[in-house]
Amino acid sequence: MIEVEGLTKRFGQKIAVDHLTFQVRPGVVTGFLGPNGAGKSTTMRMMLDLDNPTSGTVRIDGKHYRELPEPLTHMGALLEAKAMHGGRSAYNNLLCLAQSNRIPASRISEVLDVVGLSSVAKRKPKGFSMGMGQRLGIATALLGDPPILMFDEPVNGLDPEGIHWIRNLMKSLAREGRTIFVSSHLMSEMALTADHLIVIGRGRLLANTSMADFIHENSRSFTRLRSPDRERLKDALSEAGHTSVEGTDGTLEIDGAETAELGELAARHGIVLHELSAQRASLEEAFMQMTAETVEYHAQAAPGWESSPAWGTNRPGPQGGQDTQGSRGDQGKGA
Ligand SMILES: Nc1ncnc2c1ncn2[C@@H]1O[C@H](COP(=O)(O)OP(=O)(O)OP(=O)(O)O)[C@@H](O)[C@H]1O
Repeated sequence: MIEVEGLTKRFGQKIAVDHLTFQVRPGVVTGFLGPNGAGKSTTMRMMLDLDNPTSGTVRIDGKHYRELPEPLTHMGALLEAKAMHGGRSAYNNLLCLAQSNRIPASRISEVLDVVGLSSVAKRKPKGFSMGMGQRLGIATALLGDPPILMFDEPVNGLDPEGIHWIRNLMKSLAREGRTIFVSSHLMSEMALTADHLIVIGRGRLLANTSMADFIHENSRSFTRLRSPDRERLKDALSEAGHTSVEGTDGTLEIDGAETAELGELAARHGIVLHELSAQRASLEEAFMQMTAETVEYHAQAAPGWESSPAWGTNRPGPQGGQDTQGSRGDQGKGA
């Protein structure tokens, strides 16, 4: 378990991390989200004792990182900035770390196998592609077979197969009872991977909740109905006490009703439906809704472009209805 208590970091006048308190528990993947500059990397660096907190503490299974005798066997980490020796082979990079952490050398070929780099073990990382470098970083994190793993933007530079692989790796590591803490800006990926979320904005804690509750509490879900007999459908809905809102393309949107109930209502009135679909908002929409006020760096919309409907309106955008964040039920947790 990782326990963060009152964690604060100032850089001069700038408060990068502001009295953060939360725990990262074993057995689940915990996602760490926040807009650019929210303080995620600084928090992760403090967890690894790479930055000193201005105040507050981080405990790794009850200890400060620097008190851990062989740290790689307690907590493995992939940080954005890689600390590999470019002139040494991948194998030798891992060997140095293994030796300083009393990890048997036999573990090196195991982790190179896991990340798919066995065939390039003798090559130097300076010639590696971004994805290969990322895989080597993941091998480093796994080297000590640690119960706690932290990944900062792990899918950076990975191709779709690599993204799928790291997603499943993190889930299976969590299923083994390990503590998995992962940051990513890719909301669709996070939605498929994380069970729990810690969300920060301007260094402060905004949410510490399950993925399902986060989406539910920060977005709108509704049912979309499309019918060639729209006016009659509207009347039937209104008679039954449902308020319909005009959607795009002549659809009707109804909040707060079960999809099945609305389908049965239409059937009772003999009204043909061309669409009856539950519209669930995506994690991305929920995230943008929650963090809108804490975003520091806004891009200007290009002329002629409309900003995303999620900004400020709290309703799913064109893709939201298709559950682009990946309905966790549909995609299958064990995928
Ligand atoms: N060494 C430093 N000196 C001064 N300011 C810093 C330093 N490191 C981070 N900051 C500032 O602290 C704030 C938090 O930065 P941090 O990199 O932790 O955010 P982040 O959430 O990881 O951002 P991103 O999503 O863009 O990676 C930012 O305003 C950043 O400019």
